[in-house]
Amino acid sequence: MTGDDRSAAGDALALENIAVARGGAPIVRDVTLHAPRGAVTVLLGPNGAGKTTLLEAIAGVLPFAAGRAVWRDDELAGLGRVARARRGIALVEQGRTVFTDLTVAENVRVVRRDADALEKAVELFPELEKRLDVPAGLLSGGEQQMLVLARALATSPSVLLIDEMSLGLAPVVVRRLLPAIRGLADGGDVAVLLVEQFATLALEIADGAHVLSGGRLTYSGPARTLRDNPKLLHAAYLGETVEPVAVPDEPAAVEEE
Ligand SMILES: Nc1ncnc2c1ncn2[C@@H]1O[C@H](COP(=O)(O)OP(=O)(O)OP(=O)(O)O)[C@@H](O)[C@H]1O
Repeated sequence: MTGDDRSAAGDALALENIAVARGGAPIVRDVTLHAPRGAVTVLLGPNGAGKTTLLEAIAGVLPFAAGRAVWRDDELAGLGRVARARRGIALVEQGRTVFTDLTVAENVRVVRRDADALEKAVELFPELEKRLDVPAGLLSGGEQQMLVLARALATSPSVLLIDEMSLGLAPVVVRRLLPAIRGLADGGDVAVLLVEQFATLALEIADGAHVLSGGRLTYSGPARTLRDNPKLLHAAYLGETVEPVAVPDEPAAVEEE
């Protein structure tokens, strides 16, 4: 089943013509996108484009100014932040927010007491296993981000909104984290909407991609198209509306008789 089919079946977070304002100023305009369950949908764009603003509105931190957002049978506008969290909509906010004085295990247990929450965390990131009794403040930046993701996972999310988890991390660490996100989506239960500054790395693991520039979507389509055509990605970042058609990098070779 393609992402589009899943969306049509209602198995996607669906945003239709969403607008979001901050302090009365319009920041996000007319955003229509579907983030299917079992897929990674990446949201790219330059600084200040409105990516965080959009994720915060989906999570209920900010209200929608216009449009519809639907997850399963629920119109999100009618639900507060807590009600959305209860329905499995989880926001992993920018910046690593672990309880530095608590151990790794305690950080997970604060979210969920059952043993399998810790098991799942270690399954996702085996490197945490040796660190379970270490205060989280002593972990490296990359390990802290693993813990942040493990904690989000412990809430059994159905929609995972991840905002720039790679902030301040080296690309080599991001290369370790992104496949774990892919693995989560492959489990089939979670719709992942990922905001990421390492566009090229994110496009490697994403199914669908959207570029937000100046608060509007300038590209919506397969991640592969942007991965294969950096010029399209660049144009979309600069605010040019780009169609999701595959453009070959090289002209097709003409067969000689
Ligand atoms: N608390 C706030 N109050 C008013 N305006 C804000 C606030 N936070 C952000 N903005 C403005 O909203 C716009 C969009 O910001 P947002 O953080 O959503 O963009 P972004 O695409 O996530 O950028 P970045 O990649 O830098 O995090 C920017 O012009 C920013 O200055």
